[in-house]
Amino acid sequence: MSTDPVCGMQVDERTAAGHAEFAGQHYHFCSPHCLAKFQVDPAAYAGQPAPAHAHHHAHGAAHVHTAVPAAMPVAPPAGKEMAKDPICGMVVDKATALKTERAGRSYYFCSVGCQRTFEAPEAELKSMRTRVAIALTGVLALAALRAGAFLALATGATLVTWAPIPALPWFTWGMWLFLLVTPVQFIGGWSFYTGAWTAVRARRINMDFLIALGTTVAYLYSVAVLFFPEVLPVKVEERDVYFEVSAVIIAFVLLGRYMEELIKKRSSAAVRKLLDLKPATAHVVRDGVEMEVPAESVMVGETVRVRPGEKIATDGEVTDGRSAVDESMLTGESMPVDKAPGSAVIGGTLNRSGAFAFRATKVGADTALAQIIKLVEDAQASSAQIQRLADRVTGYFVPAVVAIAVAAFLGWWALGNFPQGLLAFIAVLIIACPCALGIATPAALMVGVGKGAEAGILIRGGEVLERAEALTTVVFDKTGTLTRGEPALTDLVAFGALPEDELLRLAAALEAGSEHPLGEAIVRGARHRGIALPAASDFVAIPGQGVKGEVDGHAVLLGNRRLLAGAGLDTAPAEAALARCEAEGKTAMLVAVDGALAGIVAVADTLKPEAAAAVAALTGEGVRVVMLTGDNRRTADTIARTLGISEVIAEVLPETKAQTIAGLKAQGQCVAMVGDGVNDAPALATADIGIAIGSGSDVAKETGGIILIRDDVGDVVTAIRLSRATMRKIKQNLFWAFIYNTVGLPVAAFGLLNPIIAAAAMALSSLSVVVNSALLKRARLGGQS
Ligand SMILES: Nc1ncnc2c1ncn2[C@@H]1O[C@H](COP(=O)(O)OP(=O)(O)OP(=O)(O)O)[C@@H](O)[C@H]1O
Ligand SMILES: [Cu+]
Repeated sequence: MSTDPVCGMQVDERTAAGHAEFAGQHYHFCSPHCLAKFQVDPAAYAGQPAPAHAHHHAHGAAHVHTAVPAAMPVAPPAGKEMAKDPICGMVVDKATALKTERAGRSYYFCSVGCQRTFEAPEAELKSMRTRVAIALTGVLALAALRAGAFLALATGATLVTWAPIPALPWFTWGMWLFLLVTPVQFIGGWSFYTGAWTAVRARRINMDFLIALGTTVAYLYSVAVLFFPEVLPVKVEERDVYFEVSAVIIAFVLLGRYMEELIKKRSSAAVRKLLDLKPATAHVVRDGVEMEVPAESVMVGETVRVRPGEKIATDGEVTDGRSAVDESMLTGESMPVDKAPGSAVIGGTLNRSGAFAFRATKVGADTALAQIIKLVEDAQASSAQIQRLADRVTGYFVPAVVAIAVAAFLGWWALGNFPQGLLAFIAVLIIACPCALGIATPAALMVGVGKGAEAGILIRGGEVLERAEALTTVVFDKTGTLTRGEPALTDLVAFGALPEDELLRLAAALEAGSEHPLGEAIVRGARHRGIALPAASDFVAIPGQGVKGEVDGHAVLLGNRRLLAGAGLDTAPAEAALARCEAEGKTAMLVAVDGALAGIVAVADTLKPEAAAAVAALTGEGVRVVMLTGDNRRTADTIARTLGISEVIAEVLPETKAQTIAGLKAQGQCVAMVGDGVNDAPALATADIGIAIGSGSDVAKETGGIILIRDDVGDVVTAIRLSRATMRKIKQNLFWAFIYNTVGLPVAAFGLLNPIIAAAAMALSSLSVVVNSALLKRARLGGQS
């Protein structure tokens, strides 16, 4: 055996994951991670600075021969890379932490316990159950014994008056207790000792330490009373044993943890459910032959066949066949979605009735499912500012508690009451244990974020929640967010000599090169009327204004007033027609041909059916709703009125949308911006909360703090309500976690709190935190269609 120089673990030279040579010394590593860290800076880990004879080796660098495959990515150099333990939420150093690979992602753990819980939650739960059972049996037997003992004592006392029986030394009351409690202390309490040891080694004091210290003191004192009472500074008549104190405390805490675990297991279901969505196998067509392969081995570009009732292996695009796919597991959308050639399919969703083939476009960690899992996990592991504050308080709190405990003990002893001091010492340690504080935020986040994920609402973590709580204004982008973003041609008005059809032909030919929804609408409109489109040249798109170019030798200009005014054209003759269209909520665009105003083309977009209800719900929550658009004021006002929005910011250029948001923020508003992320990404990023809507399978690209997978405005309301509800839970949890400690601590210090009650209070505080969080699952948020 030799020692891994990075993490200090014992490794077998033959089975080590990597080897390196540095300064003539051989080193062996527990993991590729440790090896990689070593390679970056061998001298730092080799114990002493590189010895003088290191120059034998080229430039003193490490010679490395490694068992790691060459393709294995090497951990980035320098700086500690930290990760969060997904089970307990502790921050661990990636290089030294225990690690498990699952679904192409690495997970890091603080302890074997957490790792086991992650890998096999049921097994860990079972071992916990056994430990609780042992501890509880002890406690129950103890209670029975006490009752029995009193009874026996009473009987004995009566008997003694007639015929005294000499008491057997091995069957004193204390001895019985000793025999019963010892297994509780060391078997039931084993996890506290190991936990305390880990914490002490890391120079921290945690709850395991407090419990281990408290119960051990009670136990050892009792042992001393029982076996060598003469060493104790206690009067003979005060020599009581406190075995049951330690046994009951351990039993309570274990019971509390067991129930916590039970509830947590059910709550962390969101991520497990997502992981379970990954199908095992896929039918891939390779070299013209269909074969069944593990789903992970599908490569980008390969064709995959999907049968009815089968899960879709990875993200892709349908090439052949038709079907309806159930995407509810990812989007929360209960209706199956129709798929035809060209449609995108998402890995992990369920094919219903038809059969089809698709071409894989994304695999492994790039897939929507993998991204969603990552987002949900990161969010659940993130901690809000408020929890960081609580953590900092705990950092001072725990050492202070130990000091108070010692002071209480010394105080009572000085007053001549040693046993009372002992009980106060134990009670203070136990009541002050901050276990509930540590889980206050993670427990609520786990439930809140998980609940969101099930409805297709991805929240990027604690900070987003905090801001959602302070939210005052929600800004909606108009096109594609409040409207469907698929406008249709409605009006054609010709002013000059050109007939309407010719006007449309020129306009559409020009727009054929545009990707703007308005342009697409005009092209669709022309195709619909069977107009053949000539090719355009010199096409230029002017963002927020329109397009220009040359068609059939004519210079064509198409766009809003600003565009034509910029070209020195008078738009006054068109004003009446424009105003009429705009009053109807249509977007009217001016067409100029060869430098003369030729006519107008108007399109109208349909409103999303749920938009008005969503606006009403937000207004009802006391949130200011603003519509932001590049469209002209009159059109925007008409649409806003239909939706019940009173505030409109219109005629904004795409590049100034972000500035507009910044302006609102400068007014002291906490702003959420809702957009489809197409031309409003900078605005989404500028807002306090960016809400990207309708992301479907493109979760990866999104910059939003909240990502809505479905294209449903109602989800905006749900997301905000969920964020606020989660934040409320976090605050309530912190209250529940703190109240027992704050109230109990002084009482305990003055020796007025029985350590057993302290233990019960602590178990209760953790439990109330977990149960309170779990209740969030049932919260009704409405706004969901
Ligand atoms: N390709 C185009 N063809 C014709 N007009 C255009 C084109 N692009 C922009 N315009 C004109 O510029 C205006 C502003 O366009 P912009 O893309 O900024 O916003 P929008 O798509 O109308 O709305 P929103 O800001 O809600 O997304 C449009 O209303 C239109 O009058
Ligand atoms: Cu605790």
